[in-house]
Formats: sequence, C-alpha cells, structure tokens
Amino acid sequence: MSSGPDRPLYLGLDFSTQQLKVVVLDEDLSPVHQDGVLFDSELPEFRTQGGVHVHADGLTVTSPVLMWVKALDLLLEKMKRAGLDFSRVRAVSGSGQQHGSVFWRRGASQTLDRLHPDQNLHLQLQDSFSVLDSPVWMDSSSGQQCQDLQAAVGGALRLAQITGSRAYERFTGNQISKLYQSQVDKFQDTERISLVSSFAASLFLGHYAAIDYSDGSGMNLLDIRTKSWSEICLEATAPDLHRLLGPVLPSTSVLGPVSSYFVHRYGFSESCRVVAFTGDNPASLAGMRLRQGDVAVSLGTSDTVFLWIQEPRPALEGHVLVSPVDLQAYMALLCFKNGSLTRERIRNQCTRGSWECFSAALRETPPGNNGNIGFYFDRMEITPPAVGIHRFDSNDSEVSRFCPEVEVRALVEGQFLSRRLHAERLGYCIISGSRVLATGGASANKDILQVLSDIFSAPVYSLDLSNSACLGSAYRALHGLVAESGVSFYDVVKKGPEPQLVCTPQPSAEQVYDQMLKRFSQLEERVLQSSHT
Ligand SMILES: Nc1ncnc2c1ncn2[C@@H]1O[C@H](COP(=O)(O)OP(=O)(O)O)[C@@H](O)[C@H]1O
Ligand SMILES: O=C(CO)[C@@H](O)[C@H](O)COP(=O)(O)O
Repeated sequence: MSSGPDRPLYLGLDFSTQQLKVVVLDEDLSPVHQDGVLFDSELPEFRTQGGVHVHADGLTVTSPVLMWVKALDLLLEKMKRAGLDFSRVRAVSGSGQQHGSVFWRRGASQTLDRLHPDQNLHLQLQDSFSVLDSPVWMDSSSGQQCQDLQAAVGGALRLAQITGSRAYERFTGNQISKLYQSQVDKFQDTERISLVSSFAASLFLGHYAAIDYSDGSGMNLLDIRTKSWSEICLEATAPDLHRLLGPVLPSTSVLGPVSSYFVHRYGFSESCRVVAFTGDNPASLAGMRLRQGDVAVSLGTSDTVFLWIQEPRPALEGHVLVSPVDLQAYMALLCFKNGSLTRERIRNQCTRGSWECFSAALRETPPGNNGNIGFYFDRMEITPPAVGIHRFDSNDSEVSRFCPEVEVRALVEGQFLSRRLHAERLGYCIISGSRVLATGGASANKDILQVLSDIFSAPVYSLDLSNSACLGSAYRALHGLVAESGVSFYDVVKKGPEPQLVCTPQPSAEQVYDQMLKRFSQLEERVLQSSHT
C-alpha cells in the first residue's frame, strides 16, 4: 500500500437542505478531512431559513440556486486553507437533496465550459440560470400537475408501476410541468434541466452531467424497470424533455475528468474523475452499507425510512428507486416532511431551545407516555397527507395541550410510530437480527434513538460520522473507478467502519408499543379524515 503525500484520496459531497458537507477519505476508507457550509448562517445574504424560502402561498418552497454555487466556492476555499492536497484526489462524487430542479439558461453550457480559474464560480455563473429559485423537495404546489399526469398515464397505480411512485408534488416532472404552464418564457429560456445532484456534478465536469438512475427515480419520469425515460410521462409533462433532460446513466458511471477550472484554481489532478452524483437518501444507503433485512432511518431535515429490496413492487404509498450501488436491485423509501424542523420547534417551545433538556424530558417520561398520543404536522405531511397538530389523551379524546415533557415524548413517539406503521405497510417486518441503522443530524441524540429502538423493537446502530450521505458519496467515488470491471460495491467498501450499537429496546417496550401502534393507526385515520374535511 502506498503511503505519504501521494496516497490517493476520494472526495464525497452532500448538497442537502440546510448545508453543503464534504468528507475526504483515504484508500483505507478513513476520513482525513470533513467540513461544511451552513446556508442560513454562513451565506446570510440569501436570507434562507433552514436553507429554503417558503413563499406566501405556503405551498411553494424554493432555494436560491446561486446559494448552492456560492457554498461550493466557500467550501473549496475552506478546504484549501485547511491545506487539503487536491492533487491526491482520484475521484469525486456527491449527492443532493432529492427531487429539486435546476434550470440552466440558454448559453450556460458555454459559460460552464470556459470558466476562468481566477474567478469564483458564483460570479461567473450569475446569469446561467433561467430560474433563480429552484423548487425543492418541501414544495407542495404542483397538485394540479400531479392529477393531470396520473390521468394521462391511466391512474395513480399505473404511474407507480412505471416510475416507482404515484404522482408527488415535489417530484421533478410535476415541477417542470408547473413551470411550463405558469412561466413558459422561463421554460423556453432553458437549455438543460438538472437535479440538484446532477447540477453539482456539472459544476465539477464543466459540462452537463447525466442524471443517474437512482436519483432519476424521484422524478415521476423514469421507467424504473427499463431504466430509460418513460415516453408517456415525458409527453404528459412538457415538450422537448428528451433534449432538456439529456441521457440517464447508471449511478456508478464515470462521467469524465474534473474540468480544467478545478485543475488550475485548486490543483486537482487532470486525471481526477467525476463519478455520477445521486440523491442524498441513495447515497446514505451506500454510506451505511445497508444489508437486506436492515431498515435505515435518516433523521435530517426530512425524516426518511428506507430498505434494500430486490424486486420492485410499487404501491400507492412510498417510493421505489433504482439502487445506487447495484443495477439489479432497488430501494424502497418513505419520506416525512415534519422531521428535524418540527423537533426544533417543540424543543424551542417546551425545553427553552436546549437539546439537553429535550433529552431529559424523554428520560423523565415513560414509554407509552401514559396513553397520550400526538400528531405534529406543522406543514402538509407527505406520509400521510395530513396537516395540523392533533393531541389525544388515553381515552382517545382530542385535547388542546400537553404539559412540556408529555409534549416532547408525544412528538418523538408519534413520529416513530408513524415511521414504523408506514414501513410495515411497505413490507418491512421485524425479524430476529433486524437492525435499525440511524443517520442524519438527530442521530447524534441518544435519547431520541432510545425511543426509536423501543418503538421498532430492534437494536439501533449508527456510524461515528453522522453524515452517511457524504460518506456514501466518497465510497461511490472510489467504487466508480472500478465498477466497469465488475467489482461490486460491497467488495470495495468492506474495510469501511461498521455501524456501532447505540441502544437496545427496553424490556417492557415491545408490549407497550405493539398495543399503541394499533391505536395510533386508528387515530391517524381520524386525523386524515379531519385534514380532508
Ligand atoms: N443533538 C441533537 N438532537 C436532535 N436533533 C439534532 C441534534 N443536533 C442536530 N440535530 C438536528 O439535525 C438537523 C440537521 O440534520 P442534517 O442531517 O445535517 O440535515 P440536512 O442533511 O437535511 O441538511 C437539524 O435541523 C437539527 O434539528
Ligand atoms: O424528499 C426527500 C426524499 O424523497 C428528502 O429526503 C430530500 O432528499 C431531502 O433530504 P434531507 O436534506 O432532509 O436529507
């Protein structure tokens, strides 16, 4: 094994909702550098809250595309200042929050191709986007377009059978359709449409990067079995989409060398390769080296639950995506919009903004919360589609408030009962040896993970590095270099760190939560009905 200054490095980025993060691994898969840029506090000129702008209609949610570009400038400058030797980086890959769309303006490809190394990206790309505010995954403003798409393909289930999901408002195809219908001038001024992931890869390549199969599965446009754009979906969405979306490629593809801009400005080697970027949840699956039987729970801005599956069986709830690491496999995904930001709101209201006091409230209240159950949907939830705050006492009577400690437990229990209920509807069942792998910002909180373990009745494991999407991106960068020769992802990453056991279920929990789950399911039905009346 080589040592010293020439040892190869692999760089993994994650353009997530609230921040841009990076992990650099050496060939032993040990992290040698980690860094990040928080959008709200480090780029205050964009005035985001939690990385986004919520518009006056309460449904439209966007992020400034130039904020993501500027964050990359800032991150690379930080890494340079920290002394990272970019010439050792053999491959770069990355991930992005899923579903978000970037609309490149006519002429942008020439600008990308001729970037001047003396200037930052942000200044040079200012005029390269036809839409400055990119729709992101929190958006729920394309309801009409969803209905139209389902009608055009023969119903919600038919759409799910083709694309892995019924129509969802945040899915990119429906956002593209909305742009075409409401701002046709901007649509016509667009020469390419990227996902956040392929947009970020394009910056590194100096030309437009292909969308990968796995993140492409979150658009309501890709046929997940043939792994090609679905003609019927493209036609129902907007004109000229074959040209605007470009090709779709396996997630393990090497897209090309890093552009000369990065060679001259930061000292990357000309031979450094860019491996297709993908969605943050697929990248997390790679970072956690998920095995069949495991369930991953990501507690980031969104909460997500995902599983490795061999056979796609799309349904009206949840999503099936092509696996990011194995062309023959798939992953099932559930997404919950009211995750960390709702936990932060309750922390601020009930425990004076302190995670320590929030944790103490969990420790001081019993599993089952003496029968109190809560649903906390600050924003229209994705799974299930309901909104509002609903609290029930042990007699199933709706009440207007809980005391602070009960409120904290009701929130966390309600969130995890929902994660389990919907994961079971997707086919997940707890068997002996089942592991829950936790990741994302809130996985740093052991008391939250204890509730997760109690409710799933399974041991919870986590990685030291809570950002598994970055880690997975660095793994994928390394794997991309050898994937063509048939080496499997798992062979390449077998030396990687094993997730560590964080907590096991408390003895009494199984009985408490098996009962509670039944009540929760009935109450959820009531909440759903009241949300739709
Ligand atoms: N100790 C903690 N306990 C609970 N939640 C936490 C803790 N530390 C951070 N978080 C949550 O992690 C969230 C960020 O998670 P992260 O996975 O980095 O987000 P994203 O990748 O979506 O930008 C924050 O919004 C915060 O609420
Ligand atoms: O919409 C989804 C998945 O379908 C979200 O999970 C986004 O991918 C955002 O991820 P985070 O920033 O919360 O990690």
